[in-house]
Amino acid sequence: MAAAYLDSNLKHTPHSSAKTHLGPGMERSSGAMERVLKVFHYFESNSEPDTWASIIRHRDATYVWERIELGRCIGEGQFGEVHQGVYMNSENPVLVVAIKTCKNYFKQRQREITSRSFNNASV
Ligand SMILES: Nc1ncnc2c1ncn2[C@@H]1O[C@H](COP(=O)(O)OP(=O)(O)OP(=O)(O)O)[C@@H](O)[C@H]1O
Repeated sequence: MAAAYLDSNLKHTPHSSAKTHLGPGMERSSGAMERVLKVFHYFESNSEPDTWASIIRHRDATYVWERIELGRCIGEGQFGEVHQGVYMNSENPVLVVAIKTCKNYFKQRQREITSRSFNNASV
């Protein structure tokens, strides 16, 4: 996929007052949201070469972040899973989107937890 949108280095903290509209198969847990990397328009097929890389753009990434609900896994790419989901905004309350997530999220978390336990044990 072409350009990155949600930078994994940015701190995307779900807003505590964000409304939750969970539908079937949707989740809004901090763990799920942390591994979102990019948000795309959802397409049934990639009939055009760049179709799947059509990115949801907004001037403030956090604004987008707070309005995403992660749904079922619809595919897997080189770097991570792709989930279907919804993006809610004032113009189009329920826009179906494709959400690219980081494959190594759980491995990274496991490494962090393991090294934290190790450091604590050696104090
Ligand atoms: N915008 C989208 N709409 C619908 N399905 C998508 C979309 N983007 C990806 N998918 C699904 O996810 C799968 C993996 O897509 P992805 O683009 O991540 O794979 P990739 O070509 O290996 O890309 P990359 O090398 O960036 O990981 C696709 O085969 C498709 O089934």
